[in-house]
Amino acid sequence: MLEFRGVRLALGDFRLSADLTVGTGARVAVIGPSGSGKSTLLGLISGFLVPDQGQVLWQGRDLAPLSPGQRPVSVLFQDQNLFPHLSVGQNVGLGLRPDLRLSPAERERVAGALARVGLQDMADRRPAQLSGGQQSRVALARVLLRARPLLLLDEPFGALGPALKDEMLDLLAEIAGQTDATVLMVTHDPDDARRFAPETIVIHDGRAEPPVPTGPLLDDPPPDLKAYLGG
Ligand SMILES: Nc1ncnc2c1ncn2[C@@H]1O[C@H](COP(=O)(O)OP(=O)(O)OP(=O)(O)O)[C@@H](O)[C@H]1O
Repeated sequence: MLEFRGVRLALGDFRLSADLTVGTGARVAVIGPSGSGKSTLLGLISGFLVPDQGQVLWQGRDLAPLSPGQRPVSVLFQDQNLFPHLSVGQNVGLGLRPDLRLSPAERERVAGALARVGLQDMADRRPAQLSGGQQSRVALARVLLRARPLLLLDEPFGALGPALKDEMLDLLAEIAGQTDATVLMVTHDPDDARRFAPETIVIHDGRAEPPVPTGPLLDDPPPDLKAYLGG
């Protein structure tokens, strides 16, 4: 279980508070207006932001003493965090060893992850030689290999067209299921939330609300959310 216990953070004039829990293995969308604090909430989990008060706990353990690299967390951003000068295989291999000194067994695992996302023939290409959808697959292969218990996504597929985005969300759901990951995904698109996330955290007025079932929330949104969704 992921728990925000009395978390308070101020960034300039901006304030965010969060008291909520997310069950292990849950898939949760994070939605709210621009500037409401969605990325901030993820930053508190990944450790790039530190709460002024309160604690973020994973499986009952306060994450505060752990640096971002030590946390049980993978993060995926819209730009897919691919290194342009490394090959596809090397980009995926970084998920196992940042120094890329991979053993033969680790190389096998990289090949297996690339095959899993349908890129077995592209290991030697550079990211720039791939389509947007293929680049997303490389990023997913790395996530698959890292197999960290918490997966945070910040509008990961925002640059893709609708059909490709749906395909990626389904692949992501499969991978999350396989690795038993707990997933939080920031999105501006309610259809993404419906497709991928049984539960949703709404952030508004400086507060991250506990997750609620996505379908009923979007079918009958509270006034703030309705205004934001344009309904
Ligand atoms: N270092 C900082 N100093 C002051 N204010 C900050 C800082 N970082 C972020 N903010 C403010 O915190 C608020 C929340 O930002 P955040 O990026 O979490 O919003 P968001 O909901 O992810 O927005 P978007 O949907 O536009 O990506 C914003 O109002 C932003 O301007």
